[in-house]
Amino acid sequence: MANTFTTKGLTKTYGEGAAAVHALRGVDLEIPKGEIVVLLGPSGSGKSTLLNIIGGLDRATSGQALFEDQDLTAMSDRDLTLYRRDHVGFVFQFYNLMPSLTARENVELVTEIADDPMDVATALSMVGLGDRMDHFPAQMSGGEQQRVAIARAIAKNPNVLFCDEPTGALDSKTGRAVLHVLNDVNAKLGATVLIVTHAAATAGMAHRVIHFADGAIRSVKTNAHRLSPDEIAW
Ligand SMILES: Nc1ncnc2c1ncn2[C@@H]1O[C@H](COP(=O)(O)OP(=O)(O)OP(=O)(O)O)[C@@H](O)[C@H]1O
Repeated sequence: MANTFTTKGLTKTYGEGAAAVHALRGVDLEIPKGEIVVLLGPSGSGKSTLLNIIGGLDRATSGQALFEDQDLTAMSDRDLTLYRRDHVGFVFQFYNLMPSLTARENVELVTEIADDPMDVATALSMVGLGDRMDHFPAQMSGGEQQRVAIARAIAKNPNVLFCDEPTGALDSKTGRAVLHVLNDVNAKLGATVLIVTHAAATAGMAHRVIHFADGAIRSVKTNAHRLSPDEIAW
């Protein structure tokens, strides 16, 4: 099957000389289309740096990062912006919703500029919030706010969903509900889902688990049997 992402010898160095930080030290990676991939590793091992580069938010120092057959490392800034706008959804730990807008309006921020968006009501129904569309973020729980953030990310029909600690601020019950939604998005929309997390047990629901250490991949494992979010220890 085709890969959503392929990287070859990807490096990222911040700063220069004695102060240089080698955040990525030559990463060769394949992320097949339609998989849920969980990226684990200690703080500072380079996970967010990798996510930022393949998400089109930052540039590599050397090496190649392909999205399908397009070379992100060779793209102009404008093409990277179009790549993010048309293909990529982001979900962060702290939701980043606009507090003065309702759930519906938060999702509309994306559907108004996307190329081929979903209906707003469809996106919010997919995350189980079809009946809360006119609520403001302050009227919703953390898990509900995260589900609005996921609805916003999927409403553009992205090829790939990047999730940086998506359950980091949630208790086990709401965290599991959010993982169910990510499972659904993967199964129903076919989107490749990349989750960066310190919650190692989340790896149980992945098709593929990548362990990062010191700016490089230490291991890649595929799960013969994937767990349901309900079976994950918290
Ligand atoms: N903008 C920056 N300028 C300088 N150094 C940076 C910058 N961003 C990250 N780094 C450094 O690069 C290394 C990798 O950081 P990165 O954020 O990718 O790690 P991480 O695995 O995502 O960590 P965490 O799990 O804590 O989020 C760290 O040593 C970090 O201090």
